[in-house]
Amino acid sequence: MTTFLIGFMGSGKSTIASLLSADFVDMDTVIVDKIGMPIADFFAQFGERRFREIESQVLQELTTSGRVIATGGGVVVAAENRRILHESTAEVIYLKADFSELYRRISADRQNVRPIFENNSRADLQLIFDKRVAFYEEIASKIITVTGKSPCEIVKEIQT
Ligand SMILES: Nc1ncnc2c1ncn2[C@@H]1O[C@H](COP(=O)(O)OP(=O)(O)O)[C@@H](O)[C@H]1O
Ligand SMILES: O=C(O)C1=C[C@@H](OP(=O)(O)O)[C@@H](O)[C@H](O)C1
Ligand SMILES: [Mg+2]
Repeated sequence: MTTFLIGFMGSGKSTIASLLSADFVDMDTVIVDKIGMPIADFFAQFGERRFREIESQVLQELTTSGRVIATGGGVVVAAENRRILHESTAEVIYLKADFSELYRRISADRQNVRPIFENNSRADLQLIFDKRVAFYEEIASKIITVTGKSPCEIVKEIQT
């Protein structure tokens, strides 16, 4: 069975996917391999729209992979992606956290430059979050609250 982890930037999709399965796929890593440059550089050179097109192609290819997949936080922006995720037989797990915790985590995570974070004020980011939350909830087959929980606790909760 394919398992998709969805949720806003910083919710732990990449971290939790790597702990759930040695054979996990991080969509961002697949995209970086395809485009041959960091995501932030690609946004600057080609724009978000082109990134979203590639993201959709990668999503399509992975739906029946049978693997654990960490999506990018913006995968729900395209209606077509939401349809694919909603209609697939895959498990879609939403890692739910409150905005202030996510903001703290992504501000501190200097190893991963996220253009959506770098290019928006905190207030704009909050608006993006509010809009996306409705999408995550709409397509999730399971919701795990991750605020205040360790990665280990979250993995255990998913596995029970
Ligand atoms: N449960 C957690 N508690 C505290 N920090 C976490 C937790 N999960 C992930 N993090 C940290 O938050 C940051 C973002 O995690 P990441 O897995 O990259 O999230 P995402 O892929 O959803 O953007 C990283 O610095 C990571 O170590
Ligand atoms: O929220 C977004 O639009 C994005 C989230 C990132 O992934 P994470 O959610 O893993 O940080 C990455 O796909 C890209 O920077 C765009
Ligand atoms: Mg990630």
